[in-house]
Amino acid sequence: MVTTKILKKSKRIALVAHDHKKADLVDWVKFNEAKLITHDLYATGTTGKLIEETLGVPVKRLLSGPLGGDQQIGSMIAEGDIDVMIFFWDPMHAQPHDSDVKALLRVGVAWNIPMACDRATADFIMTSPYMDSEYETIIPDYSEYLTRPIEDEPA
Ligand SMILES: O=C(CO)COP(=O)(O)O
Repeated sequence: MVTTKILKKSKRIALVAHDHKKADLVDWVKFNEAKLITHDLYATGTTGKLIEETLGVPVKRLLSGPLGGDQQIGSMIAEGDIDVMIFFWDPMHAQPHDSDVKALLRVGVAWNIPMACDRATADFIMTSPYMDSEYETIIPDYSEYLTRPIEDEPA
């Protein structure tokens, strides 16, 4: 059986950018200001500060990415508390918290979250009619995984 849930008209959007991508994200945020301010915005610490300064609206700021912020957003995705993620990660510079970045991207896919990692995809997402209407999203079914037999399990 397919399980779905309705994403409300107003979405909970997580915004994240690595240092060399922050200017890009700020530029994109300015371009999309009118639409973005109709949604609830979340961000990792430093990205969130820049977005608040840019838009002049409150952003729910988590810890800075390398200090646990990526993991906090990942946890919110797993709990169903984030609807969309815009994550401009840096393909040209190694990150000290690479494992956290990878985990965040993985959990976004694991929970079927619309995710943009570059500006073009972010534009496609922002102009989707689903951004300002309700959307019935499929919650992936992990019941088989959760009920898998574990070898050497005590009888
Ligand atoms: O490192 C980040 C994402 O991996 C972003 O964190 P900041 O927004 O705190 O710079």
